[in-house]
Amino acid sequence: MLALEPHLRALFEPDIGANQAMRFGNALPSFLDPLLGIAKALLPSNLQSRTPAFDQMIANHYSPGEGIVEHVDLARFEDGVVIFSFLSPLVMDFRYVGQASTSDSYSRDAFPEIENAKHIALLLEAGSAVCLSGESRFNWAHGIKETLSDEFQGRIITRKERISITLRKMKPNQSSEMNSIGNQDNATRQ
Ligand SMILES: O=C(O)CCC(=O)C(=O)O
Ligand SMILES: [Fe+2]
Repeated sequence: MLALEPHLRALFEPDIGANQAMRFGNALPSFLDPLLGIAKALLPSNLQSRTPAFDQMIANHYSPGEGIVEHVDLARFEDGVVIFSFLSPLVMDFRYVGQASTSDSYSRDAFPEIENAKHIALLLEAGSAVCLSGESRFNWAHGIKETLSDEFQGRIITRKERISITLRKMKPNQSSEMNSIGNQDNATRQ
């Protein structure tokens, strides 16, 4: 982590709201190489042989109190999404949405039944990686509440700064997003 941290920090300018960075294809920075190896090993066996294993990175910076709206990752991404967490822990919420996610939707409004759905809270520790595949990729939404502290199994966990790196693979013929923004982009998370 010590070796990674400066590379991770260089992706963002949180003071001016630049809390998200994307890299595509052959622009994946070389500091990701160790993470790519770990991520590949986490893929289920039916996805192990794909090459490259991942061709898109999205990095997110969270200051205390920030989150990400519950969503299912866009259909343009293949199965097998790996999320690495750094700096500090927080809770990620998973909510069952069944088949509701087949559209290319990214918002809570797309899942009107979401409030009553099965819910699982997962503590994402700093230095951990989680692989979403199959049901967890397609039939469960994931998100992070906007709160200054999480309650997890009876413990209160105060939010600190967190950085995540998510690795995904684009479906074939889905390079239009990449073409429209080039092979890298820095932005404010929606
Ligand atoms: O930051 C995270 O842990 C999750 C990010 C995420 O779900 C996404 O960018 O689609
Ligand atoms: Fe996501």
